[in-house]
Amino acid sequence: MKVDGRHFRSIWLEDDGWTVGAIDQRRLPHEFVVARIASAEDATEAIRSMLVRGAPLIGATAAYGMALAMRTDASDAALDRAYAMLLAARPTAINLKWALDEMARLLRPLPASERVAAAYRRAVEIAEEDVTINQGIGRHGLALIEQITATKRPGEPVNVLTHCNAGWLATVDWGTATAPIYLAHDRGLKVHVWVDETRPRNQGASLTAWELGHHGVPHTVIPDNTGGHLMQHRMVDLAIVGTDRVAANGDVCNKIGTYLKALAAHDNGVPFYVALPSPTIDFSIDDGIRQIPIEQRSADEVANMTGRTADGRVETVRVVPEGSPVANYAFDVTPARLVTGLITERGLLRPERAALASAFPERSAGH
Ligand SMILES: CSC[C@@H](O)[C@@H](O)C(=O)COP(=O)(O)O
Repeated sequence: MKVDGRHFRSIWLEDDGWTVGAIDQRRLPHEFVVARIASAEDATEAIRSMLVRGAPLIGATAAYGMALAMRTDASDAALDRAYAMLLAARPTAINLKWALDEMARLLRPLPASERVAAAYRRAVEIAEEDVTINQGIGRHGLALIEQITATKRPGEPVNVLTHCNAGWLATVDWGTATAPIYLAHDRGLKVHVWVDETRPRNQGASLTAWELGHHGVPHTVIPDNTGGHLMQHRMVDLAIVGTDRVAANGDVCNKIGTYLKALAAHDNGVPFYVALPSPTIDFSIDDGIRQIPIEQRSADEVANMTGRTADGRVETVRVVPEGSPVANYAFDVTPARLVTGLITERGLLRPERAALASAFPERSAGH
């Protein structure tokens, strides 16, 4: 999508044909910095440190990481090492494992001499597929926004609430939850987004607001606790969130706090949709609450906040008393019963195994 009028993706293969460029998301919204990823170790660290983040982008980065690993050493042992190292970078988003399995399945049967070219080809393809998938999500989600637009007075916007960043920065382009929003906006429909700030790391305030602003989409940042109040006062027409992993039964794992939004939406009759690309479905599990590993991140993310001072410096300050213990669960699971529908590249689905399996038979086979 656009940054200062110029089209960007979150990750790309550089013109040298082997290094990888990525927007350093740790520096946004204060600085726009492009990072260079030149080894599998760099790719692992980029995922671990959240230079790149968001389930689909983590998958694309891991695919490039495997290509970079093959460039250094295309042996079976190197392939296994790179797979294990990248897989350990973050635990919750299943797209990481999906992308690594795609790469390993392709590369293992090939002779070492063919692995580098094949790995780069597939990594580029995985990134391109993500863009196409998100455009599909956009088209199916657009229908929901159009239906609500038809009930509005002329000029009145459709109010969408979102949580965390499931925008183009979390994917290769377009985003998952934001794809319908960008499409609606580009087609001239009136849309306004309530952007949850998403403590502790503020992906909503720092990233979603940044990207919506650069693309010209009207939005308002709200503290995380505001959604329930807005829903009670009919100020939210629908919620659309992203996800890091969807269990085969339709349970949705997403950024911490998503579950509370779904409860509030349920209590107020607000439709609650989850936008997801098919690589985010984990057909190997049937109970999201029991089976999805929830990442616990550093206490520093909760205890500290980073921002720009009045004189332009970016500084981190502590907001919790020294010595107070802190917990930082990064994700939660929203049970399928609270989800109105799943917006996928193959259409709107009910959050249940039968619907997911019949839409994606090639993924569900064997599970
Ligand atoms: C499109 S990925 C799903 C997002 O909503 C989300 O949970 C996410 O971006 C993950 O957050 P992260 O910043 O990687 O911890």
